Amino acid sequence: KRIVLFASGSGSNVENIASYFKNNPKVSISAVLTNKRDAKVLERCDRLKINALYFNRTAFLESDCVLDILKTIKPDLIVLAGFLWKIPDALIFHFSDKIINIHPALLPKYGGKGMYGMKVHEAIVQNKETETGITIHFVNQNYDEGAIIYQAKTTVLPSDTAKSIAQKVHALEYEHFPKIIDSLLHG
Ligand SMILES: N[C@@H]1O[C@H](COP(=O)(O)O)[C@@H](O)[C@H]1O
Repeated sequence: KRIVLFASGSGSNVENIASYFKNNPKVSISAVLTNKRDAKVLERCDRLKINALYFNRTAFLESDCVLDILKTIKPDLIVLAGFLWKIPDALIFHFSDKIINIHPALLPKYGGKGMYGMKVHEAIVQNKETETGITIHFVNQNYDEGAIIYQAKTTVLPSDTAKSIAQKVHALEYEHFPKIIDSLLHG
């Protein structure tokens, strides 16, 4: 089974997923694709010897180059792990039900354009929410609106800050995301 990962930032989920499948000869990470030339995920891929590719907005939106790369790789699953750009319709149509995303909140709340990373956790604090969590969902044409595959929750205490919530949410991601990917790959 082949996985392709997309990431725009630090890539801690990419590294966590790579280490989960490291000793599994049946699952390989064919490539990590990023839209940020200086993304920390590239350093991780270098260290982990994972094939990584950078593409810019023109290549992503005005050419088929990313689609062609994916057509060549023929991934069984495309995993968005902290990827911030909207996926073009051509990719969604060509890889329907094979693209999943992780969102650091309990969708449908705190989702949508511009709702990512610390902004989500700051909103959770602002609204005095008592719980938050993660959502793993299929990707469709609308940000964070694809069918939900899995959710996990964590309690938010009055003493929690956006930073402490981010740590709790990352812990949920590292615990559950690889297992959900594994179950999707193996039906
Ligand atoms: N979509 C969100 O972006 C963050 C990426 O973190 P990292 O994997 O780059 O460390 C994660 O919290 C994920 O839920």
